[in-house]
Amino acid sequence: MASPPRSVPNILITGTPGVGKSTIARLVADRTKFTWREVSKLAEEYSCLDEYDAEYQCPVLNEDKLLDIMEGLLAKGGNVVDYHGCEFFPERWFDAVFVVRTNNTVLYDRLAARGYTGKKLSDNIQCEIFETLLEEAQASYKPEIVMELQNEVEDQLQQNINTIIQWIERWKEENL
Ligand SMILES: Nc1ncnc2c1ncn2[C@@H]1O[C@H](COP(=O)(O)OP(=O)(O)O)[C@@H](O)[C@H]1O
Repeated sequence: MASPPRSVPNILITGTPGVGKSTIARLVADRTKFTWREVSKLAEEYSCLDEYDAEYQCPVLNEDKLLDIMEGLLAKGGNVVDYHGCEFFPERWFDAVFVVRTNNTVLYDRLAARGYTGKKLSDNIQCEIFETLLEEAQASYKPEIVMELQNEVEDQLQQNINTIIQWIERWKEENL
């Protein structure tokens, strides 16, 4: 197998909105000194949002522009990327893909607390029930780098952070 083009890994944390991606990514970044890249924030910061999608009540992402910007940001490794999608990123960018999962009841409460209602709320719950992001990750990356993290309660949050940090340490031992 060809050795990776970086001396520290890039990690993708994906999953349905509300499962805890940002919470996990922020805490992992704090403990590892990796850079937390919130893709939704990058899209805003670098003006990669086009016209508004009325049905989904959100702006449409200019993927090509965003990918061009992220290519440079991710080149040297050491990034924790957080986004509710994963198929449009080049496979070579990531050394591990963590798919965060949350049961429907807990997810419903989190999204309702965020102000989601109607179609937006039910579509996101369905997305989790149908394992859409898990399937997307499994279809887009090698199976051995795609890992699921269950994330409903505080204990699991700490466990998930430890799992990712241990994975990073192992990667460094195996690749340096
Ligand atoms: N393991 C957990 N236990 C309890 N609450 C959590 C846990 N993980 C995340 N949360 C809470 O769930 C909500 C959604 O988390 P967030 O990280 O914003 O999700 P996402 O980035 O996937 O949209 C936040 O209020 C966060 O504090």
